[in-house]
Amino acid sequence: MAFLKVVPLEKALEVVQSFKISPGIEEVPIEKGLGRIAAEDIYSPIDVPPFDRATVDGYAVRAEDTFMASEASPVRLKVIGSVHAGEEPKFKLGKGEAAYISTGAMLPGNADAVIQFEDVERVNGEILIYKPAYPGLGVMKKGIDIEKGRLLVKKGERLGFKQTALLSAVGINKVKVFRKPKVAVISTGNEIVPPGNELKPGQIYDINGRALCDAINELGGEGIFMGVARDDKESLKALIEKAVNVGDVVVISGGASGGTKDLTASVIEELGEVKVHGIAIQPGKPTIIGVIKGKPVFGLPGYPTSCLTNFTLLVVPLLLRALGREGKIGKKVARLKHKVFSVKGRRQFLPVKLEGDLAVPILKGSGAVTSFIDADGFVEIPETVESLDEGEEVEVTLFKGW
Ligand SMILES: Nc1nc2c(c(=O)[nH]1)N[C@H]1C(S)=C(S)[C@@H](COP(=O)(O)OP(=O)(O)OC[C@H]3O[C@@H](n4cnc5c(N)ncnc54)[C@H](O)[C@@H]3O)O[C@H]1N2
Ligand code: MOO
Repeated sequence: MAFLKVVPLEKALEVVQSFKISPGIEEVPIEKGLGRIAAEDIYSPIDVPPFDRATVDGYAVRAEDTFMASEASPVRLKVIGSVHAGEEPKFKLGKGEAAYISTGAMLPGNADAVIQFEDVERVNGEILIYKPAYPGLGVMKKGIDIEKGRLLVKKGERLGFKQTALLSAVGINKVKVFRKPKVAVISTGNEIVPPGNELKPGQIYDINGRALCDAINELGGEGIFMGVARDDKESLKALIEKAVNVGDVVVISGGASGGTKDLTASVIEELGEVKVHGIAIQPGKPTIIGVIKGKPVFGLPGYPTSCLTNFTLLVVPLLLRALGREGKIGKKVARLKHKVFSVKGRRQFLPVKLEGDLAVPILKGSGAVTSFIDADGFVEIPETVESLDEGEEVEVTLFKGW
């Protein structure tokens, strides 16, 4: 392994592409389905509504019986029964007949319209109709909402409340979903303290641990926080070994560079193999991609924005693939609010905030977590470009849309 032998991003992505993780499929009850990723196309097994039903409280009629109705000469129909919601009508309408019907009830045979009760006059066992009805009036036709065979959820689609509502509408209460890829997350550094503890001089709170776990959870995986490793080989080695047993993938933040306390690469090499150490991008140059016991291991830089940007570039595509999801990456064309400079020889991912059609560069640096949090996306500046001018048209890759 060569420490910090920088490779182009494409080479790093090739290595990621060569990883195979397939967590498999499981069936879960629908109440456990929210946020999960569908493992198959789901089609409607029934029509919704499953029968022609009344959309108003009133009278079911044969529309043709009412065609001659007028204010001056109302049509008279005999009320032969009633149907309430949940009942199956046991009769059919004959010529000149009507039936009382409730909203949501099934139309009796031969009925093709429902006139709301406000529009008729009931006189003993009959109704008087003053205006013609037309077929379909006051009726929700069988299958008009969802027809049998309609594709409800696509394989790879995330189940939100709209999807679970659709599945409920057609009576589905179990769903096949991809198992969550387990990602074991480690933070490193003597200065890193879990939130909730008091900070001593020189210490900072762990941002990456929570951020990575929840980014993984949001994607549909399972982020498992393993803890903070101290800057000593034994502590890091023990935690990485544990992480490899727990996760399908391991993500470590910090200690990725080549400093005396930056141990991640040498520990990965001891336990397995480092495939990449150093990518020609900014931020995120000191990034490691390795394999231990056949499992992908990522060593991301400690700087939160570098860490999260490289997570987006390298780990997200792997997890999306494991979940059978297509990465729908949104793009937007904008104009740069002001001139920016870039590092020659490194492809820069410049975080920007969108203000209408303007892309406002965020220049706090990759050590600031808010460079990532405040950004709507990034502008990719090629290795050969040293600056972009104010007003220049740029393509912004949006962070949302995973
Ligand atoms: N001589 C060089 N020094 C550095 C270089 C270099 O090329 N030569 N690269 C710089 C760049 S760029 C980056 S990015 C960082 C990344 O280095 P490491 O991955 O080794 O990260 P650390 O040194 O462990 O930490 C960097 C920074 O981030 C803070 N940090 C670490 N973990 C967390 C966490 N979980 N939550 C919040 N903040 C965290 C840490 O305290 C440091 O301030 O190296 C530069 N140096
Ligand atoms: O590579 Mo560092 O990640 O430039 O900020």
